[in-house]
Amino acid sequence: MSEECNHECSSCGSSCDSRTKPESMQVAPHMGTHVKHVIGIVSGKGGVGKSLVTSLLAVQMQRKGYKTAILDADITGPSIPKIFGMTEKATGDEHGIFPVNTKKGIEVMSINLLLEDTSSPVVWRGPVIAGAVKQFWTDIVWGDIDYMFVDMPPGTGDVPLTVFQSLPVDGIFVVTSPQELVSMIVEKALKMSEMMHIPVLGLIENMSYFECPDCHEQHEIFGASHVAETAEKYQIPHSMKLPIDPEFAAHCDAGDIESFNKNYLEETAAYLESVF
Ligand SMILES: Nc1ncnc2c1ncn2[C@@H]1O[C@H](COP(=O)(O)OP(=O)(O)OP(=O)(O)O)[C@@H](O)[C@H]1O
Repeated sequence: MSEECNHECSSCGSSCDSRTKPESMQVAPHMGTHVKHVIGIVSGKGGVGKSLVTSLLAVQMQRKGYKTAILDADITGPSIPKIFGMTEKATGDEHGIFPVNTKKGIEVMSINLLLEDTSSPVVWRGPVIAGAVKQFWTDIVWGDIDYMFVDMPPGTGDVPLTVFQSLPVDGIFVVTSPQELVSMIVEKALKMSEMMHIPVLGLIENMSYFECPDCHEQHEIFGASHVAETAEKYQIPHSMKLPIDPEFAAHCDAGDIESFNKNYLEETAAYLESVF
């Protein structure tokens, strides 16, 4: 940037630092909120296990002693309250709305903690949904949080864009399935984060293999894993493979993911701790 810069960009070079830096559209959180790190969990398409990974990461960091929260930004398909077995509704006072605690004390906000009838679909247009997610940041009294995990809706639509622009996202984890990794969908998600200047912290391949409970041989049910080569191609510093484990589904259905005691994401949690 030249010393004579008058911030009138039309008269200057396109490579100017000031001109190329995106203008911040971040919004301030509620005055009762102090979050140290915001981590997004994204996927190219639905049903690959994004909410499960969000929950496992939050549980793992909570076990390490950090104050952890989940902002469920998946307004039309909110699964976090169910995975944690939460039935209590959120309450508020004149200062704002309070998140609801899971059994082990992870703070959660989700549309399903606000709606009376959780079986009715949320039939809202994109900007209204994105506005609600923004309010989960501006109107919720989160308190002091070390790690906030944002469970994004799948794809690269309105909500991920709003979260990337409005919240101080430190980085994202991309959740994929072995089939999805060979497609261009995941590349779209990776390129979106690049465009938004948000670092991809890790790539998590879910349903990567099934380990036979008898002989312990690992079978790649959905095809060969491509997670390591994709991570290398995009210079993503961390990658991880999660197996198909029927206990996941059982714990999610029973709403007690916090008592699931296989620490598959221990390495990912240690990596996250080392980055921030
Ligand atoms: N590795 C796995 N092994 C067994 N079951 C799994 C595994 N991963 C996810 N599931 C099950 O698949 C279902 C979908 O998972 P989840 O809700 O996390 O997906 P999602 O990507 O968040 O979906 P959506 O995009 O619809 O929100 C859940 O019932 C979950 O228990």
